[in-house]
Amino acid sequence: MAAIITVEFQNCFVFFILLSLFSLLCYSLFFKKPKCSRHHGFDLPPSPPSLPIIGHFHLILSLLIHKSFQKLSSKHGPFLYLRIFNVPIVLVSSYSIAYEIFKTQDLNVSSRGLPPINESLMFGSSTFLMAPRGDYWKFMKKLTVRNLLGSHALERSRGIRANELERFHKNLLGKAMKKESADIGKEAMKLINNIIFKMLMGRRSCLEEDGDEAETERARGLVIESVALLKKIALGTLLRRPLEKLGISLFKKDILSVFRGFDELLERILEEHEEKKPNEHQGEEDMMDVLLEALRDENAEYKISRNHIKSFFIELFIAGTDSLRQTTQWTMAEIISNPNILERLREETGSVVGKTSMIQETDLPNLPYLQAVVKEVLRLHPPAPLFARTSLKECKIRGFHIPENTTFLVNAYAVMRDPDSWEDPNEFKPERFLVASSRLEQEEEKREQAIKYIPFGSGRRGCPGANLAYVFLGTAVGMMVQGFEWRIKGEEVNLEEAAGELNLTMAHPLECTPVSRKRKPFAF
Ligand code: HEM
Repeated sequence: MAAIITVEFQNCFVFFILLSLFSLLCYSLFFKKPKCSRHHGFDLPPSPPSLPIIGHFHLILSLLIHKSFQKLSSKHGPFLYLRIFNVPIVLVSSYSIAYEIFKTQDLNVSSRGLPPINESLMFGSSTFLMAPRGDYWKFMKKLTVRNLLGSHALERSRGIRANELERFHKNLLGKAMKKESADIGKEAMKLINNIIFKMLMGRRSCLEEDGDEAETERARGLVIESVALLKKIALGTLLRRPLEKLGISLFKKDILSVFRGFDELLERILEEHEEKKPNEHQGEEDMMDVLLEALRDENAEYKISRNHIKSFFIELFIAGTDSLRQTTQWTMAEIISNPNILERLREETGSVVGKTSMIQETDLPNLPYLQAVVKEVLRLHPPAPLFARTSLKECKIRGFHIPENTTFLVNAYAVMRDPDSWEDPNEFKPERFLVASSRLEQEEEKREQAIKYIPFGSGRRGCPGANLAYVFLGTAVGMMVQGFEWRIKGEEVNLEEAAGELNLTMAHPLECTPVSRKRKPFAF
């Protein structure tokens, strides 16, 4: 059996660059216009010119992949067949094709392919995020909706988020008094981390309440390290099949080192929970209690393991934290750059919430403009600009043949800036999300948006955290707008995107100084 070779990022990167240069050389010497690609006699979707050996690999080395892919599709079409070495990928960049895939092939594309490394707790064999749509995924999805992210579960955990928002507000007031600047992304990350920790593990396990700030920081550090690994994880996932045959395991060392840190932390928290006496749970069961109960239950629909619980927690942290950190930052950046929008938001919150109370989740349905601003930010700056699915079996889309095990890469960034479906697609215009007047128009608009608005993906594997994301963003942004003026350094906010990240990140973190707008503190 071939020995497993662990490849580190630097070595791997140099190797790929050399291979790309070699391929470019071959390309310039021998390249002929490709014929329309075929697979077992069937037509594949159109394919842009590729390089020998590596195929279209050089395209994913781009520093802003979603933008390079957007350019590629405006030149060659919205439905493209790419090949990374011998791994087939179908790139989808228009809403009508994305809609057709999720409508006619949702079951077939309800998996994400093999996770990069089995041994890791993070995206390994006990993964939830990358689990095939089988019994384990269905069991966990049901528990997640019922106990954590569904609308009833969110109503039950409202108090947790209100307390954390109050602490967040006090923290900003402290900064305002000291005339200290705040890194909006970092502050938002603390808030969402504390909220997710408490929703998952309950008050008693919240490390900050135990006075253990160092451990909270450690958890936050691990999330940051994991997010930095996402590009490697994506590459490892894509290339797992061909490289496994050669005994190569990409980025194993990096991934395992972060996972060990999480493992230690979660094992300690799990033990703490297990030591609790049964009557201590009553009335305030958290997600960890629910999962421990499932672990002990001999008759559970699915027999989960300790590693399943740990993987689930790690992946939820990663999925929830960075996306909300980035979106909060982009939202404040857009609001600060558009004084008219800021003014309109203040008028709306002032008339609905009043001047003395702080915004609450129950106010959100009465704040349509605030909701429209959040939606427009997610359209222009989706934190996950690309998401992937894998076909379980071969299928036909738009008359083209799609072989089994093909990765569908949906470019949500391109879909939501498609000039065929959005007017002035690159402009920040929250009004486009204000609900139309008549009921019929409302229904029509809802249907249309469900097709072309996909920051949370679509179908069965669509994001289960969307409701939490909307209430988090609505209240956090609402409070920052209501309670503070924001002073930036320099003339204007720089809205450039960071290069080399898989998530859509601001190149220059938003740093600004809060100035309190209130003489008296908010009433809670
Ligand atoms: C602005 C915030 C967020 C955005 C834009 C976002 C976006 C996404 C996207 C695009 C996907 C892939 C969907 C697909 O394949 O169709 C996804 C999956 C997922 N997200 Fe989110 N997400 C956000 C927040 C959250 C939060 C707060 C949580 C939970 C705490 C979360 C948990 C997950 C999970 C568990 C999955 C995998 C679902 C599955 O495979 O069944 N996300 N998210």
